[in-house]
Amino acid sequence: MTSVSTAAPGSALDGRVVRIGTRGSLLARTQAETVRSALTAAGVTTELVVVTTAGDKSIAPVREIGVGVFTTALRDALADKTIDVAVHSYKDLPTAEDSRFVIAAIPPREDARDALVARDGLVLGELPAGSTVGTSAPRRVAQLRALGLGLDVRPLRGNLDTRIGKVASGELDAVVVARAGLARIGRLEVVTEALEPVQFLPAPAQGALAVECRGDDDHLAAVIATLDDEHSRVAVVAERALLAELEAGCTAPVGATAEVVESIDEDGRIFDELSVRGVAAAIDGSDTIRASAVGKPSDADALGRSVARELLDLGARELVDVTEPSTPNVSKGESTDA
Ligand SMILES: NCc1[nH]cc(CCC(=O)O)c1CC(=O)O
Repeated sequence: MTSVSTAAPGSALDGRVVRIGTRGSLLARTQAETVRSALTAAGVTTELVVVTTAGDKSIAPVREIGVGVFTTALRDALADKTIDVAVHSYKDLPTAEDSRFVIAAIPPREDARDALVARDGLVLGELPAGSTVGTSAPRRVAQLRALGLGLDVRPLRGNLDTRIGKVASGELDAVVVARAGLARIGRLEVVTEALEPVQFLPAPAQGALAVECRGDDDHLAAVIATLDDEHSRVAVVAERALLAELEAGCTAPVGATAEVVESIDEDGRIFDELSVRGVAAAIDGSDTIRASAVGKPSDADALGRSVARELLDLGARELVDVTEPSTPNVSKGESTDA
């Protein structure tokens, strides 16, 4: 009988207990659990460690708390070795890279679209003028106003359950949240419309997770890398490059979505193409600038940047740089606790 090695990838970690850090919200813990089960399946022993971030402690607008409100405390815990892995919602990570860490995996992404959760099963086009729609993310505020439906956009923070609860309670007519978040916590039934990118673009990297570890933790990084999904990574790279080229953060009224799609050449051969779309919108809804491109998945970063440069050529700079601290309705930041 020949012996076949069945060693799981995680056996390289030799009995080490890997501590997975997560925020305490239901969504964050659910996301961390999916990473945990994947690592368990790879033969790794893990435990979850809940880390409280600035964004969890304060209900102040994200603009006031600052960049990295949901991620800095996790990164600090990673750096001081309280945890070994941090699971982030990718869109919450600042665009500046942190050389202490590596994003060892981007697991298969959820549907990136935003979702409308409205009273009485209504879709956007059915909401009468004057309807109240809760969201604080400038990107969502701007795109909602740009629809010209006369919606009354109201500031909104709190975890997903709290936010969708304001529709159930009748406090708001609707809210806009990430569909991925609802999918992960098993609440997709409340979605009344998935907002199509043709009229409403999601945040760059929305629906994707970043599984991060210390840059020198090679064995662990190699095991985590088995969770990586190539198409998800390529799309996220393009979207984040677009955002970086605009010198905008997760706080700017900028949306982007990228997707690997199958194409067919003249000889009938199927190949992968990367499609990238971006938008910059004025906070007051008076202007939206869109651009798009298709190219090779291997050029994801350059493609994202070229779409950003086209947006800039079309005048996106002044829309992206807008700060409007005098308007209580508007906060800089996705401003949405998960
Ligand atoms: N802190 C905001 C945040 N970060 C990640 C998600 C949802 C999940 C995702 O986009 O991956 C949300 C909530 C929302 O945008 O409604």
